[in-house]
Amino acid sequence: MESTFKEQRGGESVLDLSPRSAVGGGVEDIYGEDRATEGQLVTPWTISVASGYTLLRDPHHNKGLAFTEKERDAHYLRGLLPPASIRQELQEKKLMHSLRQYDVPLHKYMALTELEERNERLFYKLLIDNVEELLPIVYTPTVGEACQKYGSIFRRPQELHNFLTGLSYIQVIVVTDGERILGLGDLGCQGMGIPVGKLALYTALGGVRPSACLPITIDVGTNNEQLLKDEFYIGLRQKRATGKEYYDFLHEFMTAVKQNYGEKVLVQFEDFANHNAFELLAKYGTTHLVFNDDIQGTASVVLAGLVASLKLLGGTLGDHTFLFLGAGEAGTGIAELIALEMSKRTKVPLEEARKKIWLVDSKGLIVKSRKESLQHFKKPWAHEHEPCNTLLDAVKAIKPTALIGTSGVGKQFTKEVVEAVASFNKKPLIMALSNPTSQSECTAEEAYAWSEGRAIFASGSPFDPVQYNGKTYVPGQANNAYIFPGLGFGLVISGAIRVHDDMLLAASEALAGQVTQEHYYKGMIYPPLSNIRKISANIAANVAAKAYELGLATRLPRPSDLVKHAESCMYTPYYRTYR
Ligand SMILES: NC(=O)C1=CN([C@@H]2O[C@H](COP(=O)(O)OP(=O)(O)OC[C@H]3O[C@@H](n4cnc5c(N)ncnc54)[C@H](OP(=O)(O)O)[C@@H]3O)[C@@H](O)[C@H]2O)C=CC1
Ligand SMILES: CC(=O)C(=O)O
Ligand SMILES: [Mg+2]
Repeated sequence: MESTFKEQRGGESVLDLSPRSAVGGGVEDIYGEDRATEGQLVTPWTISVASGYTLLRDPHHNKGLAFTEKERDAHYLRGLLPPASIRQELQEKKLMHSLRQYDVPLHKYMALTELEERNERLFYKLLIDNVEELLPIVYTPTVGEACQKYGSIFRRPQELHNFLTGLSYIQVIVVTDGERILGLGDLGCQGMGIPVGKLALYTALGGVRPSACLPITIDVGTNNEQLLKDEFYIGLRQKRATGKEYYDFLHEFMTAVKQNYGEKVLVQFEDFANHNAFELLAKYGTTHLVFNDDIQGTASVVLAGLVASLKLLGGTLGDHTFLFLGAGEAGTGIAELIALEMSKRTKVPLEEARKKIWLVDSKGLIVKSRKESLQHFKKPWAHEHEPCNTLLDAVKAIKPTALIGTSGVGKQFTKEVVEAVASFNKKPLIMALSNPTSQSECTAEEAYAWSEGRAIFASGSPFDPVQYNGKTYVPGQANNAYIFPGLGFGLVISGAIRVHDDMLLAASEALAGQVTQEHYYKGMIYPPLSNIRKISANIAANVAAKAYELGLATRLPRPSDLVKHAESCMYTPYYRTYR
């Protein structure tokens, strides 16, 4: 049954009205929609949406038991709902209570997915209000297990809704080809859990409307034999397309993206294997608004943590020596941004700054004399040195002040390795960035115990606070989730047309700036995730400011107070009143 009804604005900007037939006194805004000017109430909109049974099945508009008596009358809901009418807060309380009854994280993931498919605003209300509790479910580590089992738990493609109805309103696409899903390898089409999870964070953490987000998996096959044999596998049963066939297809995709959504849609490349990731970023970085989260987002979040840690360690970035385990997207991406920041701050040439940074790959320390040819992204890191075959040998030879794990392989920071780093540093900085938890280079407990409580520790997947010798240590989560939602939102609100390295530095600076004395006192180098919306607004504002400064912004004129502007543009999950 179809009916016409009016939605009334609450205190929030009207962000997800799509029909152009809307009537009201709004002005054209950054979303290409009619929207009220700040603080002004306008005539409510009239939009056509389904009602009755169909309304209850529409996750964008369904409110479940929160429909008021008036709404039940106006929208043919009588007889379709039990009599009780409750507030969103009570729905949230009930759902959090039932979620907490599940012992298995994957069951929580499935319950949350079901909620998202049933009542989108309630899903985001839960996620925003309980971010520290629910992030490990919708994101790492549980999302990794969800991808591995996607074939068994897959129910329906919720993302199709945005594809079919939101065509011209898409602002952010997260795309993967599933070849390097976290540290879990090639999961083919089942990598879809990652774009879906990242976009949930774009909305909950960064404030991008859910209807403006589009997750995409480019299924070119998989080389994962186990999946190819799995009767529940949902993707194409073929080996990966490579070479010209692969690049032609990707080009077709990137061309179609621009044709359909314009040049201001952000395409975030996620979890591609490094033999494609660097090339795609370089190729489309000059023609599209693209961002590689694993190379660039990770770099920005780690640099923020390093800059913040200087408050605890003293000195400057240039006083440090960095050793990475893993020289792929994350490792070399971070290394390059550290070198860029060092060279900008101290005016030393980039090549000089790079000499403070060393990387170990699966063959040992990367050195000039290595016989085998190096992939292009490793070449800047091949310094003069004797070969070292193991991480422990490299640690002893290089004597790093900071040890950073980006190998995708768990348990590589052994007791001997951590003890060695701790032996020549008063406060060793240890980052175990590989995801999910099973792939973490070491646990928080190990880092603190093996360094006798002296380590400053952060990890890609979350660890609980650790008690050691009567003291509580709070490990940080060095994950690009701190950066990409705010960075992407900054690009959206400024209408940026390209991503520039200076924007990564701007995002990093904004994040580091949110770490306060109170956090340092607890040994933290990242602010708590419970503040993430405020953090994201600050990141978005700094990134947008950089976009305006570089002449890459198209939303003119530039708002004077960008933090306020970012906050006022953020999606909020409160129900609207329908009348
Ligand atoms: N915390 C965060 O925000 C992020 C975390 N990550 C995590 O980082 C990990 C790596 O991702 P990414 O850089 O994209 O992956 P890549 O595949 O691009 O790089 C992996 C690197 O690790 C090296 N490596 C693999 N095994 C070993 C080993 N046993 N000893 C030493 N080096 C080894 C590889 O060596 P070789 O080159 O010789 O093959 C390669 O250089 C993943 O687990 C991912 O989840 C990624 C992005 C963000
Ligand atoms: C966090 C992330 O992007 C990764 O592990 O790939
Ligand atoms: Mg990733």
